[in-house]
Amino acid sequence: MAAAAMKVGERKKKVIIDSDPGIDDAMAILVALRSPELEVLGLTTTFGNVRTAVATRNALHLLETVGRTDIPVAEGSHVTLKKDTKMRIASSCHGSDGLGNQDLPPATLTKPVDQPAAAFLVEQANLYAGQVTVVSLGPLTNLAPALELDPSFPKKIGQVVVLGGAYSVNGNVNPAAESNMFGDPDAADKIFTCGADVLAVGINVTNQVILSDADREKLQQSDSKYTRYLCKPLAHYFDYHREIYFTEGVYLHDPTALLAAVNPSLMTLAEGAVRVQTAGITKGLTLFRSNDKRYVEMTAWTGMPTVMVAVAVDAPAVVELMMQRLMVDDY
Ligand SMILES: O=c1[nH]c(=O)c2ncn([C@@H]3O[C@H](CO)[C@@H](O)[C@H]3O)c2[nH]1
Repeated sequence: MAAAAMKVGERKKKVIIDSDPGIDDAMAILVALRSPELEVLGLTTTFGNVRTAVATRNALHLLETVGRTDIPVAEGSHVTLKKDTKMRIASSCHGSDGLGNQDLPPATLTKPVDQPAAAFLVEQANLYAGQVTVVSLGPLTNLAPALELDPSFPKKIGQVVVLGGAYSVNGNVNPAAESNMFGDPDAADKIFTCGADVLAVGINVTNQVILSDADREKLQQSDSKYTRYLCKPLAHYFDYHREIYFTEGVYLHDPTALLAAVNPSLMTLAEGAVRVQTAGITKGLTLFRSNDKRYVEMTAWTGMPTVMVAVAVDAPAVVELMMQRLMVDDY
């Protein structure tokens, strides 16, 4: 199954990618830049795979490398919603620089815009009310303050596609929690319950979307500017997966979420309220309440707005689409 081709005159979907690049974040951003269905309004940065300052540096460097310095980068929060500075950084997974320990030089042409990420998100949501999709690939720390800056943000934002959560499966930080939810569970719980149109893509589906060694070989042979950029980071990501997951392939978490924004029919979705555990040994646990049972007592889910959660994915179609997009230089 491929994404439906765009028809002449059809409007591109406006997206802002909030991310912590990050190897699979970089892949997702590059796929977005190569997706004719999308107009990337900007990148906002957060912590998670790296600290926020490094995420900003990587976002600027990536855009400069592929010639897209026209896209603004707004730097996000350096602390969690609760102002915690001791956040968990997944450097074993992505390398200390987030891109496989290459220690790339900083971008020379561009710097972040003056606005912080949350203000940028609110501004764009007001400028294009109902039309902006935020693709969130890291902890949700920049989105929660947007709710305080503008209480009508949940109604003005078109959709929030969240890469995060582990629905009815173990997490990847510990058995309870997926990394982005663990990074800022307070922010995540706020976004899941704010009433915005939220589509959550968790590792219960992204762990099924695997880039094999043979796929990587094909990417390398294509030698586009996008695959050249990804070559070294991917080598690190493959090593990490071999060592940690005992697989000869890597999970395409962030590209899968990005492609859910391009073509949601790549996933099967279920609707229900999601709450995120904010403390204790299950901190970061995402719990989805499906609508197929009526609970007699009041629960923490009662009366909460519902979100859509991906429960199945057409994994081969996602891998194929991602590869198609990265292997060609430009349209
Ligand atoms: O803590 C982590 N452990 C992982 O194995 C891992 N693999 C990928 N990631 C990043 O976190 C999100 C998925 O949980 C994605 O945005 C990856 O960048 C990970 N984070």
